[in-house]
Amino acid sequence: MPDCVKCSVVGADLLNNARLNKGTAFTNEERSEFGLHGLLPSNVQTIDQQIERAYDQFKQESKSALRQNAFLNGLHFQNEVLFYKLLETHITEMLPIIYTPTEGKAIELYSKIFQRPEGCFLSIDQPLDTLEETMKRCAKQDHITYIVCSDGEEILGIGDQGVGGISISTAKSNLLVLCAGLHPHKILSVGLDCGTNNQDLLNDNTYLGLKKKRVRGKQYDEFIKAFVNSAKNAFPNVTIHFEDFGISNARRVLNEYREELCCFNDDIQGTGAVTLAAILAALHISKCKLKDSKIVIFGAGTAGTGIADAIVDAMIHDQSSKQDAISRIWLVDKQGVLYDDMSDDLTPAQKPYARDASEGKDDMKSLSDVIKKIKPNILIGCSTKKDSFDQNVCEQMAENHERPIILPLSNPTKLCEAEPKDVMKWTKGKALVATGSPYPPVENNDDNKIVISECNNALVYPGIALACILSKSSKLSNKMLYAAAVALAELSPAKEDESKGLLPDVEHVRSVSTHVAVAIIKQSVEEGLSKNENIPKGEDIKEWVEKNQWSPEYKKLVKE
Ligand SMILES: NC(=O)c1ccc[n+]([C@@H]2O[C@H](COP(=O)([O-])OP(=O)(O)OC[C@H]3O[C@@H](n4cnc5c(N)ncnc54)[C@H](O)[C@@H]3O)[C@@H](O)[C@H]2O)c1
Ligand SMILES: O=C(O)C[C@H](O)C(=O)O
Ligand SMILES: [Mn+2]
Repeated sequence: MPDCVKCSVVGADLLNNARLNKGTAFTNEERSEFGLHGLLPSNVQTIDQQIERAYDQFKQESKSALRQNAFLNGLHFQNEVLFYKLLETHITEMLPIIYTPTEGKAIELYSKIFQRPEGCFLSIDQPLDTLEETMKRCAKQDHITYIVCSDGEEILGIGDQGVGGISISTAKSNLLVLCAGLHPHKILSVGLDCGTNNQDLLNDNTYLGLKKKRVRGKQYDEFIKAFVNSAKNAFPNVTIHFEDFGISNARRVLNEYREELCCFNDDIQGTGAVTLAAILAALHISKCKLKDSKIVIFGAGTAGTGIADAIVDAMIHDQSSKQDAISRIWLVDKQGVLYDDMSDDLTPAQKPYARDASEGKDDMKSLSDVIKKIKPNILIGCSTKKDSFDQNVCEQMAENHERPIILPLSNPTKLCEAEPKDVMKWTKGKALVATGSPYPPVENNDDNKIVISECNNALVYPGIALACILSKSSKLSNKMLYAAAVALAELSPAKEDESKGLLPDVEHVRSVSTHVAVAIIKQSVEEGLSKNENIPKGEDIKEWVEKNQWSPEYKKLVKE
C-alpha cells in the first residue's frame, strides 16, 4: 500500500504530531478510527481550503516579515504537509520569508525569539564519543541520507551568529524538501556549537549557545573529524553539506573530507556552480566566450574563491590551459587587487590567483580604478560591502563593454553591492544583472520590465543534493559540479528573451532541480562514482528521479 502511512498514535497525540497531523482535513473515517471526534470542529476540509485559510493568516502578519517567518515555523511544527504545500503554492512570495533575507534577521535574533528547538545541537564541549548517539537520537528512527551542518561562523554576510547558525541548516533543509523533493524525514539539520566571537552574543544574558570564544586549532579539527566519522557510522552513505563556515575553516574542512565521502560546501561549490550558470547565460547574450573573458571578483572569501575555481574549471573544459584561465581572473579584497607579494596575508584559496606584483599597483587604488585598468567584462561581488558597485564602477563597466555582466551577490539584501535599478540606470540598461537575494523587476527606458534573476545557490544545491542521494555517489567531483552549472544555464529564460532573466525563476525551482540532478547523476555514472546499480539508462533517468521525489500530500493513515 504505497500511499498509506502506518500510524500508532491517536487523539491529541496525533494532532500534535506534525508528521501525521492533517488537522481539519482528517476524514470522518479517520476521526473515528484514531479517536479524533470532539477534538476538531466538525467540518472536514480539503487541503486547498486549509491553504486558503493559512494564506489569509500569513497575510495578516504582512506588516512584519519576521512575524511571517514565525508563523510559517509554527505551521511547520503543527502540520508538515500543509507547511510544504503552502510554500509550494506561494513559493515566490514565501521564499524570501523562510530564506534570505528574512532568515538572516531571524538568525540574528535567534536566542531572543526562540520558542522551540529544531535540528540537532552538537557541542564542542561534549565527549566526542557521544556525537553519534546524539545524532541518532535527533534522527529518531529515520534513515538519514543528507546532513546540512553549520558552525555558525559566517552566516550569509552577517558574520558570527554562534548557536543561531543552526537556523541556516534548518532553512537550507526546508528548501531541499521544497525545491528538490527530498524526503523531509531523511535530512538532519545540525548546528555545531564551537563558541562564538560575537561579543554582543557573549554579553547577552539571553544567548543560548556556549558562552566562550570560538575554539580553534586541534580541538576544532578533532571535533569536526569526530562529527564526520560519527555521521558516517550512524548513517552509511550519508552526504554532508557544509554551510556558512568561516573563511579559515570552510575550504580546509572541504578539502579534508571531499575525497573520503560525498560532501559539499555550498558557499564554495554551490555558489560557484550557480554563478557560472549565470555567467554562461549572460555570455550567450553578450556573445563573448568565457575563455576570452576578464573577470574581477570583489570579495575573495569563501564564495569569491569558489566562483573563481568554478570559472577556471569551465575554461579548462573549453580547452584553456589552467595558467591562462587563472590569468583571466582578478581577485580584489579589502587590500585591493591581491598580489603575490602579499603572500602572508593571502588564504590558500586566494594564492593561486595572486597577480604578479610587477603588474603595476599604483593606478589601481579603488575598485573603479581596477575596472578602468583591467576592463573586465564580468564583475562579481561577494564582499558583504554594501553599495560598493557605485555609479563610477558601473559607468566604467559600461564604457568598456557593450553588455557588461554585473553580479552583486552579497546577502542579505542590506549588504548587496548595488541595487539592480541603479546598475541599470548607470549602465543605461546595458548591464546583464543577477543578484544574491530577490529583487523586483527593473523598468528600462522602453517601459520594458527586465527580470532580475536571483543568482543564489538555492537554484543549484537542492539538485546537487538530490543527485548525490540518488546516485549514491562516493564523492562529488568537479565535473559533476560543472555539469550542474551547464544544466542550469540550459534553462536560462534569457535564451529566448533577454528581459526574462539570466536564470530560471524560483517559481520553477522544483523542475530546475530535477533537471540539474539528472545531469549530475549522468556525470557520476560516467565517472564510475555512482554506487547505485538501479539507475536506469538514458532518457528514463528523469522519470526515475521524479518517482523518487517527495511531494506534500496527505496519505491515508492505517492503524499500526
Ligand atoms: N548568492 C549566493 O548564492 C551567495 C552564496 C554564498 C555567499 N554569498 C554572499 O557572499 C558574501 C560573502 O560570503 P562568504 O561566505 O564568501 O564570506 P567570507 O567571509 O568568506 O568572505 C568575504 C570576503 O569579503 C572580503 N571583504 C570584506 N569587506 C570587504 C571590502 N570592504 N572590500 C573588499 N572585500 C571585502 C573579506 O575580506 C572576505 O575575503 C556574503 O554576503 C554571502 O551572503 C552569496
Ligand atoms: O543562504 C543564502 O541565501 C545563500 C548563501 O548560501 C549565502 O551564504 O549567502
Ligand atoms: Mn551560505
